[in-house]
Amino acid sequence: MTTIELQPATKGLHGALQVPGDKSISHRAVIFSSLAEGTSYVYNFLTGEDCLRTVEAFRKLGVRIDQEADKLTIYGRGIKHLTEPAAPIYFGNSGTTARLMSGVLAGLPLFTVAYGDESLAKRPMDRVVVPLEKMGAHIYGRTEATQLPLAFKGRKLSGVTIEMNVKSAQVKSALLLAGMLAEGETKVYERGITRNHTEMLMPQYGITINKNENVITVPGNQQPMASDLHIPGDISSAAFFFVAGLLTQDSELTIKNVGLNPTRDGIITTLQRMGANLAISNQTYVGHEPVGDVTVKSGPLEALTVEGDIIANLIDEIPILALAATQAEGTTVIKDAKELRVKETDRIAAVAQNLIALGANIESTDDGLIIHGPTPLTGAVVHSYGDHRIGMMNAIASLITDSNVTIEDKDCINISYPNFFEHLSRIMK
Ligand SMILES: O=C(O)C1=C[C@@H](OP(=O)(O)O)[C@@H](O)[C@H](O)C1
Ligand SMILES: C=C(OP(=O)(O)O)C(=O)O
Repeated sequence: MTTIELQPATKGLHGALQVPGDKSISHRAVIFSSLAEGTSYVYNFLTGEDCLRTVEAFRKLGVRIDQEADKLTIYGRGIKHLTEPAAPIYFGNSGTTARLMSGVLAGLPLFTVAYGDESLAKRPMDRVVVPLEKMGAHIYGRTEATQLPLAFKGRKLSGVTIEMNVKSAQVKSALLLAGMLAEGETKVYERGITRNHTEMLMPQYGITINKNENVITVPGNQQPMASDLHIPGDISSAAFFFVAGLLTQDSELTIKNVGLNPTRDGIITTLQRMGANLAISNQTYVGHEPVGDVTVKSGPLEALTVEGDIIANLIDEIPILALAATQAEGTTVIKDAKELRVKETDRIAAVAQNLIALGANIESTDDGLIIHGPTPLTGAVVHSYGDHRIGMMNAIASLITDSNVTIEDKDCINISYPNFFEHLSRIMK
């Protein structure tokens, strides 16, 4: 296990950073380009381990994908030319790969077996398997098909109407992908707003889709067409540096080219509600996605309650938001976030354990966290639990501790942010 010892910041953080490409959009770019007919170029692709799993999955299905730094060239030959892999496909740690690929594999006339690492093998897969079975999918697990490994006896599925019973962009996307490949029309009723990158990308790849409030309709038997795509910077990665700049005294940091999709920007509105000195400039579009530069300056924060619909909008940012709350005046309450219990690790428990080790006053609840602040943080040995977002939360905490923080299992950060430590040291100079 790889360990890193980090020193507290001795002065303010300064400069500008460009965080890597958005993880959710990178996965989807590979999926649509690989299913497409024609050659697609993908720019600013996130070369984190999770997205490379999706690339590997399609290579196993016979698609040629060339990678040069963060540019992908994907030689799509169309759905009919995908071939059956000889060996099982490894999804690593990536929930997005597992859920979205399930929608694809269930609907292709191929037999495939998929498995994941120790963490992914514990995450719920019934949330995609059950609705896919309603479409006629044949998916098999060890007992019931609730977790990986899973075997897909792919076949032509039938479009159906599905009311989602979980607020999840991964499940929604799996059903839209399956629907696009199926016979007839698929209608998906969403229970709440989740990230909409799949719906935004489908028309770009020539796929017909209709969205009316919370109902998405996709006609079946559609063949995507190649498209070139530029991917915005990942707001979920940028969030670590927003909080770094806000908490470290005398700092001013600009994170450039940050994706500002309104289904993803809850961390910005929440930090602003906490009184953060956070400003957006240079707003424009990268493809159809809104982007901008985000400048943060250190300053006091106030506690607040975060609950309800906004939770899905900042679900991956809750660990770093919890760290921010340790420095806010008053009691911050995070509720309705039970979903965090089934991420890469139980993130409610992992956040509480690590921040308590660092001296924070924080309690976990069934569906969230209660954080009393501000509390000075102290150096300690902390653990990522193999979870990239927990690892990065610990690293940002080390900026404001009174002595060094040792992070066990730092390598998991490569899952979503391979040059994280390089960026961290750059702004500390
Ligand atoms: O669709 C996506 O790309 C994602 C959706 C979210 O998961 P859920 O759909 O499980 O909420 C998020 O936590 C994950 O990091 C990426
Ligand atoms: C939950 C995450 O990803 P995934 O579900 O794809 O493993 C994440 O990136 O925080």
